[in-house]
Amino acid sequence: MLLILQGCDASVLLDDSANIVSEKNSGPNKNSLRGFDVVDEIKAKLEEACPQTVSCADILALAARGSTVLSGGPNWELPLGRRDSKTASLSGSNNNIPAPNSTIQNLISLFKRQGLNDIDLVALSGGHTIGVARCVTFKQRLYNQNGNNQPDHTIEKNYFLDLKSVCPKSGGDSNISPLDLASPAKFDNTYFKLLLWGKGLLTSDEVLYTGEVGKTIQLVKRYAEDEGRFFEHFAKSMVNMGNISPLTGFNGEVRKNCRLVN
Ligand code: HEM
Ligand SMILES: [Ca+2]
Repeated sequence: MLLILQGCDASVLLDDSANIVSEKNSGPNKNSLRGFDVVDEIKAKLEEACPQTVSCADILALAARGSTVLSGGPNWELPLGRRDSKTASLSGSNNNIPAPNSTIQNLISLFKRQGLNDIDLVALSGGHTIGVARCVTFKQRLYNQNGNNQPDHTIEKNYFLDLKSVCPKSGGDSNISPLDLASPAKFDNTYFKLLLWGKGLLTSDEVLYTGEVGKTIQLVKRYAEDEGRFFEHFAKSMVNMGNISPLTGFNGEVRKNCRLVN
């Protein structure tokens, strides 16, 4: 997953170099982020057709929209013209990305810090309608949720047994499980239906429904029964997230290679 820290400026794409300490090696990102080769391929084609015009930050925003549409989700008008950062922040990447064992209060306050509200939080969490997570990101829930060697009691019983077989108490940290077990490759609202049944994979998923914040509970229910409303809010919230402090005008640059400052 990819949240924005300095702003929507593709800082995460920079590799280690003389002046850059790469965000790719932060706790939340290491062994997790993938697809950098796809960004390289897109960038190479763009540079060939039209040098130094489309930023890496815009490529990421366009790829997020394109992959949403291709997997069955909504389309939206996407403001472009972001520029790329000349810096990265390892400490920002370590401190500002919400952890998978976040409480509902953690999630609300981290999103708020970026100017995103409860609707953005719940709608954007619906991005977990696609893809997988590693055992290490949900193991705590299965064996020791609160430091008392007990599992998270909000996990549905059969789902709990399935997860334990994928994710043993010791080892298997990189075994993967779908975030939306019903349709991991289709952009739809089954993620929210599963939350109602105690079948959310991460603590940060399930607490949207069990976390005792009225607003997020209502939103989960609403999106579970009305896919159109989820699509509408997801589209709006993706624009909101993509507008977090972008670099524009003479700030930043358009990188030639997404891995390197020019
Ligand atoms: C609400 C806070 C969020 C938390 C705590 C969170 C956490 C996570 C974690 C732990 C993983 C698995 C990473 C791994 O095992 O290496 C993941 C995967 C993923 N996340 Fe998030 N995420 C959040 C928000 C988002 C948002 C806003 C989006 C997009 C709109 C998103 C989209 C995804 C996708 C698509 C995957 C699967 C990636 C893959 O299959 O490679 N997440 N997330
Ligand atoms: Ca799905």
